[in-house]
Amino acid sequence: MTDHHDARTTADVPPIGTGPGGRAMLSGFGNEHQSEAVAGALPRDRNSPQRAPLGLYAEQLSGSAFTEPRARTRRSWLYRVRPSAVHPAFARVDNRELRCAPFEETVPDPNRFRWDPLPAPAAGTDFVDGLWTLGGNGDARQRSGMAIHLYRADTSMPDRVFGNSDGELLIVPERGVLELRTEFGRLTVAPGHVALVPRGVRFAVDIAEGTSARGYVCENYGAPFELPELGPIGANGLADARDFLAPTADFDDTDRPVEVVNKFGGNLWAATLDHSPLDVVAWHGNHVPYVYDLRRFNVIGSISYDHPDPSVFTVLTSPSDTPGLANADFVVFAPRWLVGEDTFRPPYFHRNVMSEYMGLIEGAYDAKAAGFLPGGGSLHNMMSAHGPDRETFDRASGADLVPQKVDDGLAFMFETRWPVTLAGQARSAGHLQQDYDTVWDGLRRNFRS
Ligand SMILES: O=C(O)Cc1cc(O)ccc1O
Ligand SMILES: [Fe+2]
Repeated sequence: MTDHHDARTTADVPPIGTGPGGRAMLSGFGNEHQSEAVAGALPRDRNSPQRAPLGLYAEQLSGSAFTEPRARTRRSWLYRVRPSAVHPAFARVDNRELRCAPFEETVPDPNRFRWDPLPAPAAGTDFVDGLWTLGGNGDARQRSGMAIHLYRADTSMPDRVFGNSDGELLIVPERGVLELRTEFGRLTVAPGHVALVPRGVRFAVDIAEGTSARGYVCENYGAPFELPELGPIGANGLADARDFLAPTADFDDTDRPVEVVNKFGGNLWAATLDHSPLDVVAWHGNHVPYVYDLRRFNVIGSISYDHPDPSVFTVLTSPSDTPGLANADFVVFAPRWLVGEDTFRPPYFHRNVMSEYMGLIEGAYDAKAAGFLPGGGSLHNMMSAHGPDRETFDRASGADLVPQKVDDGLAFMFETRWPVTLAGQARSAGHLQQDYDTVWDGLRRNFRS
């Protein structure tokens, strides 16, 4: 018999307060975090001393209106080498393949769509240049709705930083590790992890030499993502606040020309500084970036019969003014056990008032036998009929209902309250599958009266 007290050793347990790569990180979604890269750089007793420590400039970054309810108030105080106000005029630069709401290049389309992965990037493509918009809804200028982007990149951003005034960015890598250098410090984001960069926070993305990165981005124009209510689930479960890790302060103090690219009202604008804007020596607040390991998600499911709606898989939600009606939800289909008795276990056939974009980080998805590839995606718009493909239906209808571990994939969904309208390039893309409807062919009549 194994002595359970000896079954786990502490040899490989990372120290508390460390994240990927052993770097010091700060734990807890929505917390009031604080960090200083140089001892004494963070004022201890006020935000705006007459002279900030070490000759730094104090600057507030507000992510909510000053007077929103306390639970929704978001702001951080940054202590930096130069204030962000020191910049020349921004000028328009090419939007390339980035598009923004309102989406008017195509009309909303009730068809089901599925795309193969994006083609490889042209050599020299960085994260910003490699953004490719699939579609979205709402209006960035009204701070509502969302956009779905993909990215592919093979080049770092040593002298270029990006900031998005239009919304926060949820970055979902599928291939390649991203090193995010942000105003708040560094985040390592590997496939299977996600990064959340709040509205307005500036960051650069580095990619290991000789590698190529690929993934998905949900741009949320609406209320910032928050953890969902747990209702009768109780005080624990789904994503735990403590598993969200914010960076510790880490600054770039080398004076050199650095281009700041700012997405504003759907367009890219740029200005070149004579220094890096990633020069924050200390900070405190709750408007901060995070990284989260999707495999930390505590999956809730049925232990009797039937298949719960996938809202139980919600990692983060951007609420709207109507309770329970999300501007956008981020949902993960993580490894889990299926034990339902007399139950069709894969996702059921359905039509949904919410619109569903799905992506695949790894492996396969249990509703699709073939054709839904890592790096690819599918869109099932408002009320579009979808569900298991024929092969999955046949297999699951005849399966022996023994307890089954679903652990051969990691899929996710961006779900949103409004139909997703495609960007023109997504409708005409060479990697758009032309035969997606046929996956449901052959679901023949079985009715016998
Ligand atoms: O369409 C999908 O595959 C996502 C999904 C999964 C599920 O288990 C139930 C409903 C649903 O939309
Ligand atoms: Fe669905």
